[in-house]
Amino acid sequence: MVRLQRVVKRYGRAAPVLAGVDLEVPAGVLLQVVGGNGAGKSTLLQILAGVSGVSSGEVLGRPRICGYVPQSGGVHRGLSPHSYLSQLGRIRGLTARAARGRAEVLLDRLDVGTGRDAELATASGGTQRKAVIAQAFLVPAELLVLDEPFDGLDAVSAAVLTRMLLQAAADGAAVVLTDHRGQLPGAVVHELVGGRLTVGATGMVTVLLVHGSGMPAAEPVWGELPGVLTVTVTADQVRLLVSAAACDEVLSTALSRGWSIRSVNPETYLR
Ligand SMILES: Nc1ncnc2c1ncn2[C@@H]1O[C@H](COP(=O)(O)OP(=O)(O)OP(=O)(O)O)[C@@H](O)[C@H]1O
Repeated sequence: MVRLQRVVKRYGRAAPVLAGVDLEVPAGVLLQVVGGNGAGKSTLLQILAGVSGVSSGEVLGRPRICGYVPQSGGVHRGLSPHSYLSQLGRIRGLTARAARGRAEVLLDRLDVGTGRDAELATASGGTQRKAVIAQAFLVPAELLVLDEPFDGLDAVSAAVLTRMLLQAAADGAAVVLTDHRGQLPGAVVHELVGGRLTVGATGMVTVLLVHGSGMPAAEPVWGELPGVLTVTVTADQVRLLVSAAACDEVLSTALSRGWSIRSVNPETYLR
């Protein structure tokens, strides 16, 4: 688990961009940081990834292997996607053969076809972006930090990347990302406001519903209710992960169908 304690970051004499951030990102969690332009999201991610230092406070538990996708740049323009990934794979400790193989797998997965042997300088923006994304997945990382990774990706590649992120979290990685398109399915959302992290209106809550005194009148298709992200049904109870903004509506639907509310808990990894 990577942890930030009272992290302050200031650039020069300006007011701090991060003004005392406390955050825990446990293994297996997909955490999305949101906030307006200039709120400090990239700064926070750079600190988590270890490419920027703190002005004060502490970063604890950063694992040895961290995959990082910066908001922009990051490619060696003189290399092809394949040689760029093969060389970074070697730096990550893979044998030459394993690095080449891993590069092939990632380029296939992200659908980098004919351009994989041409210089990145001449590649499309989307292909350059895919190369930078792929390098973060060369070896299994305990921490993945991705700053607007979906920028420049077509819809199909964006769906592939979403699956890769969910799989990485399911495999036990702590995943932190920004995505200005909106909330990523399954992500826990925290908002940077005034240099501090809050669980905003975009946060998630877990709702536990049980059968009321009689049998519920009807079982809605829970997954189709607006704002419901995950549904777990057991013998006589239902657990829903719901966006906070949609929580009232989901609860009112459940009550009107004869369900009883056992608990409603914010999903938060803030301290
Ligand atoms: N290297 C730097 N030197 C000086 N100021 C910086 C530096 N990096 C960021 N800043 C300033 O810190 C503030 C936060 O920037 P940051 O890029 O972290 O925000 P952001 O939330 O990622 O913004 P955006 O959504 O526009 O990408 C901005 O005012 C920015 O100008």
